[in-house]
Amino acid sequence: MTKLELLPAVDVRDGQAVRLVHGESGTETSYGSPLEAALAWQRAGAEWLHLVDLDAAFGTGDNRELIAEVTKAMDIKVELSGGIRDDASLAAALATGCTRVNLGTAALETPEWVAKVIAEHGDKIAVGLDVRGTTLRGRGWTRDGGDLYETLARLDSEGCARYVVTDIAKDGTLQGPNLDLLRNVCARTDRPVVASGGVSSLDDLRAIAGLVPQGVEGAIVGKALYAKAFTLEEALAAVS
Ligand SMILES: O=C(O)c1ccccc1N[C@@H]1O[C@H](COP(=O)(O)O)[C@@H](O)[C@H]1O
Repeated sequence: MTKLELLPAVDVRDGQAVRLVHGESGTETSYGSPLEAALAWQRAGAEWLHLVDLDAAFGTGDNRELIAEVTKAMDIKVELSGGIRDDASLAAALATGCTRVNLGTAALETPEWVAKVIAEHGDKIAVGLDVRGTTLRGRGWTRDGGDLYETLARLDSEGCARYVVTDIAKDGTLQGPNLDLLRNVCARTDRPVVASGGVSSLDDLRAIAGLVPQGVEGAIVGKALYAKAFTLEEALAAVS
């Protein structure tokens, strides 16, 4: 059986690796140097890094140079997120050598542009479906952006290669993933899904791995690793 990919997360705010609760600005816990965190996940055996520019996502500036430095230092695949909303920010993101980018707000606010870049860049583009219930949220998860399943159908029809599905209510809470949401999304698309939000234990990862046959390809792990609920080595062994 295909194994679940694990994507340890490094979210960057004001030059520091941080974790948020429910993605809310002001709830940051700081974990120091983003480069050191990323190198630690790479040394532990990660095949992917999920790297987020939170300032760009919130519209409070950006960490573009640092994000490029971290991406270039990696020998592993990198998924870049946060503030990629137009030609300039997409070009800067792709120029880092990342494996793919993850678009959030743009998919809600500038759908024509997103359709264009999906057509141009294929599987280098993923779309982040960040939801409260079944309502999408953009602009640092502060604004409603439409219905999850209507947007999913539109993006599918435009050829979107992959979705990163985040339950905002679970994100950063260590309360376990929303397996029903993942099942429901997988039932409505044949594209691979990366699960995000709530992972708290190796059993959570095993539960997500149980959805690989339905279309879940990977899981982003953040707070649980930083809080040392388990090690990345243990997580990789649990899903291999
Ligand atoms: O990852 C987070 O904790 C997070 C919190 C608040 C906003 C965004 C967050 N993360 C990533 O940013 C993209 C969205 O960025 P944008 O809307 O394209 O600028 C989202 O998909 C998450 O991957």
